[in-house]
Amino acid sequence: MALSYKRIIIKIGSNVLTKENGLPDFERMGHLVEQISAIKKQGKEVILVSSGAVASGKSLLSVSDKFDAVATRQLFASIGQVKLINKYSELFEKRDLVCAQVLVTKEDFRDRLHYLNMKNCFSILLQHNVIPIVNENDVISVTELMFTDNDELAGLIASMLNADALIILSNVDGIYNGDPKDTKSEVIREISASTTGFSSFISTQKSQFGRGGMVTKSNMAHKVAQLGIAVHIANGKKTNILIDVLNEKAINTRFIPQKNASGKKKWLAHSENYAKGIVRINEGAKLALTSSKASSLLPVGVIKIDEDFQKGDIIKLVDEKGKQVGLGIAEYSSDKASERIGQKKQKPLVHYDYLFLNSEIA
Ligand SMILES: Nc1ncnc2c1ncn2[C@@H]1O[C@H](COP(=O)(O)OP(=O)(O)O)[C@@H](O)[C@H]1O
Ligand SMILES: N[C@@H](CCC(=O)OP(=O)(O)O)C(=O)O
Repeated sequence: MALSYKRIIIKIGSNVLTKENGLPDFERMGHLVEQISAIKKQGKEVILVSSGAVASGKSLLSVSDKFDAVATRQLFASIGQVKLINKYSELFEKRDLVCAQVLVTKEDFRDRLHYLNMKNCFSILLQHNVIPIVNENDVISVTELMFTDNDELAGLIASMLNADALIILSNVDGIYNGDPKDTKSEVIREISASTTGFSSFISTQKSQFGRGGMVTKSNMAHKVAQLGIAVHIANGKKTNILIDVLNEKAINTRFIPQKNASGKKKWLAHSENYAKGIVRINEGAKLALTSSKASSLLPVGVIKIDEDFQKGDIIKLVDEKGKQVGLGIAEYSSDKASERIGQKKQKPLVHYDYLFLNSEIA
């Protein structure tokens, strides 16, 4: 039976678009574009997250290894992205489809204004039937500013756009219950919130051109599925893979989606690394926040400000023992919050709509 997803994020990994000799595989790209065009014609919305800039760049220039590795990667990515997007544009144009280039950095997910600007841009592109093609802005994102890999980026885009599904194309059929090269290993077909132990099968081994490996893929997939989005990990090197996944005819690993969370909460769920302040709350506040009744965090439940923040910053809420309870957006600065600690009848420090609790994904 065909899966009834309306909005789909498709992530194409570096190795899917790269031949063994390191050159870009434009034939594979053409076949994927053909399938995406067919999916579009079914009235679905498709957003592509495509790697391949660095690999494309390497095919254009040979650079002596006396140059700095980080700068060389910037060089390859900047020339390669032009080639990559031009090729996509040419291939989609042949099928009467228009695509757009969207280059992002981690910072764009950290700042609520950048985040909303980006979201609005996706919205107008989708309303005009354009296929957004997203990649990390590798020219700016270097070293610690980088996403772990494009799987992390694809997970963030899927949550931001409230997608129904995220399909991750790699060079394996899915997550195996052992070494993927061992013929006795099999693909785990379904992973639900209650499936445990699957991470023990995953080694840190990566494909020739991969960055994060299966570990980031599965961590991200688990989190995204818990936010209500189905995630499939499938083999992008196989003929007709996208169509077959959607028709439930392909071997792949599917992370079953759980309950749904609101857009703001989805954004917050991915924001742990972007938190600026830390607020310690008492047992009563913890109980109120984690109870079934929607509650905002009031200053009366705050014990201490561990790290300062400004209005609008993401703050980490921790319990008396320092264990994280959740993440929220500060309604006012730490200076004001300090003055109100323990006081009754004060404005909430974090409104319920801007609060994401760890227990929501436990
Ligand atoms: N249990 C496992 N099942 C499948 N693949 C695994 C597993 N453990 C490690 N891997 C490795 O993860 C690789 C895919 O991740 P990665 O190299 O990041 O690819 P991509 O470039 O597509 O993001 C596979 O090629 C495989 O070597
Ligand atoms: N942004 C980079 C790819 C980064 C990356 O993480 O790739 P992948 O291993 O496919 O998730 C590029 O376009 O070359």
